[in-house]
Amino acid sequence: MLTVRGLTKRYGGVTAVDGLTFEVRPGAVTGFLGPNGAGKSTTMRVLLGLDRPTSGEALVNGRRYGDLPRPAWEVGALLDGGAAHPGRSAWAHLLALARGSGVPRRRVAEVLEEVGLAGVAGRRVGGFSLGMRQRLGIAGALLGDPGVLLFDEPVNGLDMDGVLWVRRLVRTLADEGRTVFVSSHLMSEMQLVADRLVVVAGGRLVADAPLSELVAAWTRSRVVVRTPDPGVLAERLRRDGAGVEAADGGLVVHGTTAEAVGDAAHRAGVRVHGLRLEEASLEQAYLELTGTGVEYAAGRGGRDGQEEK
Ligand SMILES: Nc1ncnc2c1ncn2[C@@H]1O[C@H](COP(=O)(O)OP(=O)(O)OP(=O)(O)O)[C@@H](O)[C@H]1O
Repeated sequence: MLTVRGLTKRYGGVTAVDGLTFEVRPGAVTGFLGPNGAGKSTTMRVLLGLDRPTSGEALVNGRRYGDLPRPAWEVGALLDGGAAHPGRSAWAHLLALARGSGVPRRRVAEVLEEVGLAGVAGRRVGGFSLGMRQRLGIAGALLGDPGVLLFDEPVNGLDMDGVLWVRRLVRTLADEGRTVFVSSHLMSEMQLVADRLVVVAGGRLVADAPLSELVAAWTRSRVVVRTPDPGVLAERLRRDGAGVEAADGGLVVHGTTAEAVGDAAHRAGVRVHGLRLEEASLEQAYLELTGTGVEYAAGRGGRDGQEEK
């Protein structure tokens, strides 16, 4: 469980995180989505005790990281896949990590197996591909078999195999009942891995909801119908409560389905020459929302309003 409450972090004149409040619960993959510079890494660093909040708090299982009695057993993180010493073997790197955090030595072989690096355990990390380094970083996060996992942009720069592997891994970890918090700047990626999304822009909260709710709220679809009798059909559709605009050779209908438009045409005795559903992408809605994230938040009462959520 992660708890972020009224978190603000300033670096000199830069406000990286601005009054952020949200919770991340176990048993699900929670996506932490926002454009570059939105404050995702900063929030994760504060959660992991690597940075101090300017105000507010960020807790792991109800405590500040520094107050956790055995942090490696409670929380693991992938922040920078390339952080291992290039001259060390994967095995030596993980053994050093295990020693530093009091994790039993046998876990090294187990996590190497788990991330698929057992066969290259003796090779120097300097010769590893980005995907292998990312796996090694994840192995480090899993060493203490923690119930909470934070992954910062884990699929960045990976090839398709690596991406698929990370997607499966985060799902498995969540299915095991762990708290899994994964950041990304890509809505398309989050759509495939997350159950819930915490969306940030400019250091502020834009949305915090199940993915399905955001899809329903943000995906705007419209039906385009071609008909030689647009006037009659438009009247029928308006009576049914749909929004209708005239378009070249037909109508654009909002707030309904293609089936409903077809049925309405049938009831009105209108000939239909073409009928198609056009869906605005979720990605587009996300870009618009985060592009104006600050104004959106301010419009709902700003920081105070968010903290009450
Ligand atoms: N140590 C630092 N010193 C000064 N400014 C910083 C520092 N760390 C982050 N920032 C600034 O804080 C803001 C948020 O950065 P952060 O890295 O948290 O965003 P992010 O959402 O993780 O984006 P990215 O995916 O690009 O890392 C940015 O404007 C960044 O330049």
